[in-house]
Amino acid sequence: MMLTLDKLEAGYGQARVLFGMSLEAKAGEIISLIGRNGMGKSTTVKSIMGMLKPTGGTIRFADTIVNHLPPNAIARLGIGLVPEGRRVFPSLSVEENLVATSRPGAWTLQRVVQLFPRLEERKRQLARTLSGGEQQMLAIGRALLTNPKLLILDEATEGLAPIIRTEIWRCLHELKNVGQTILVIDKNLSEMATLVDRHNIIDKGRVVWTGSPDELAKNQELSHRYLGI
Ligand SMILES: Nc1ncnc2c1ncn2[C@@H]1O[C@H](COP(=O)(O)OP(=O)(O)OP(=O)(O)O)[C@@H](O)[C@H]1O
Repeated sequence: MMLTLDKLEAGYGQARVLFGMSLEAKAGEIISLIGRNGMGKSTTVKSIMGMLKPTGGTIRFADTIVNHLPPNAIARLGIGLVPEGRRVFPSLSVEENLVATSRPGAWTLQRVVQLFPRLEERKRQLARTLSGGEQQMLAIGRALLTNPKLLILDEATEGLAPIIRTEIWRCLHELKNVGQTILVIDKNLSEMATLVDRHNIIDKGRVVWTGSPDELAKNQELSHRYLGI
């Protein structure tokens, strides 16, 4: 297993958010984390990345328990995050953003700009002058250039123009074809239907259902109860 969360407990001060959150991702698999607002998706991501220390349970990445490692050590083990709200370095150029955290591997600057030709055209531009969608592509490109074993996308298509969203979904399909392991958090079930191998529904801080997009599509009661659709 590449990533295993086992009965994870986490929260903010007195406010507990995760209550026995368990989740698994095999190498090469694309899994989702879906659920209503405030159920603990971003809190799960923050815990995996070491930005929030769990109060119970374990997070295992490959053979290492990472619960108590700092964020930079977790990133170095091979987890790349595209955070909510596309945080790029505003006063660095596109190219500087891409190489700032890069590590050697299959993903090179050349391959990333092939994936997102817009970034090639804007290589010397400061990141703060990019549109929101372009900044999102930059955030994905930067995460890929760390050559992560596991890529995590937290609401990567949220608030973007339709044409940019389409481009990002196309990119994720290309990543699927090359066997990238991905944990994707998104609200767009129809786009995810052809992308993810397994959905995980989170409710009140724990996974209450896991299954394929087909199984989810057949189970309206489940969507109604946990996703409000
Ligand atoms: N820094 C924080 N301090 C205190 N409470 C927080 C903090 N961040 C999140 N929370 C609370 O934790 C709960 C879970 O939030 P989380 O961001 O994990 O939800 P989510 O499932 O990602 O939802 P969304 O889709 O709205 O981002 C919410 O009740 C939220 O208000």
